[in-house]
Amino acid sequence: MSQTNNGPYEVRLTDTTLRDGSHAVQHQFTEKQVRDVVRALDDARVEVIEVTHGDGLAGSSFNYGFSGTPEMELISAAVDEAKNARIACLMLPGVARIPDMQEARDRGAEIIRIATHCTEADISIQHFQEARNMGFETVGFLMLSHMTTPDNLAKQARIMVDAGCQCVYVVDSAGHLILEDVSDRVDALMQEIGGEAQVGYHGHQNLSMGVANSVLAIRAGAKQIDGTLCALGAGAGNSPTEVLAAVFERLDIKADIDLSGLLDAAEDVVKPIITRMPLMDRSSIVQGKAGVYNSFLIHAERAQERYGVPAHKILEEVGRRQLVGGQEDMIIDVAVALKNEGVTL
Ligand SMILES: C[C@H](O)CC(=O)C(=O)O
Ligand SMILES: [Mn+2]
Repeated sequence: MSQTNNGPYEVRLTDTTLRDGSHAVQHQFTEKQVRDVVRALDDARVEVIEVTHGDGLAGSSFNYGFSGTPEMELISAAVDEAKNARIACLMLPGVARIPDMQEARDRGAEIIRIATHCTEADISIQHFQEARNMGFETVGFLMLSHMTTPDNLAKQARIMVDAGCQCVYVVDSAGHLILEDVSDRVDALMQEIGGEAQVGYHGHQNLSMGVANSVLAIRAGAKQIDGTLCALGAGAGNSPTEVLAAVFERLDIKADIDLSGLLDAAEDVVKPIITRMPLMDRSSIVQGKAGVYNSFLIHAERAQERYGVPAHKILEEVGRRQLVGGQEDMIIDVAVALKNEGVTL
């Protein structure tokens, strides 16, 4: 049962348009787009801006999709453009290596967010230790947090904090969590690590819950919240930063951001560069319902084109098989199996 703090609430917003949003533009952000978005977010007083390939440092690959511009160049451009905001990078141990973190640090990134599957925090231990030695502020990302219980999630958070992590996020990678699912998880983490580290929440919009879930996370004690402009992000997209800011103002949640600057950033800077608006459509709602990793959407759509099997059917089966991030190649396997069973468009 979740404990509700009485406030006043104060949070730090991290905008990940230039990282999670990278999924939605198939990792094709240009340096100019990165500079324009960073300038707009910085002017709106967003404190932290994440810039990396959608799957984190070194994600540019055959498996995840190649970047249009090398991410290290984008990180340098972001650092150069930001006057007050600090630049964060995401990394998944096994996809990126410690030298990749060092290069991001050398280029001026100040925050590293280290992501593992929700039951595999132990693979991040050396990365947190090294990150602290490099002078990074550290954040842990427990992805697909719905796939384990609040108590187990808290134990995983403990592993990260003991290794040097300063804030652990409940990451709703499938947009599957609803209301108390979030506050119960944040609450369990608060009880386990609350005295030593912060708790954060990263929401997706598959079931249209990103913003409401963020508010419940804050009421349960979360101090760091993620969003993206225009909800640009994997699958149905993320909690929209500009909506979070408006709701925070209504609820007196202090985030020290300029709402009208964010509205301009979303409308005038990000909207024009979106090639595909994230939607709560059949496939992404199926993902939210079945608890499927949002980054799988584009892979399932490609498999639809190649094998003539509907993407939402592929995603349903992926959910049944409980596939997790890193198993993108299994989507092909699922598509072929469904085709052999006669499932077609
Ligand atoms: C690498 C993932 O896309 C991280 C993330 O944003 C999520 O799991 O959600
Ligand atoms: Mn995400």
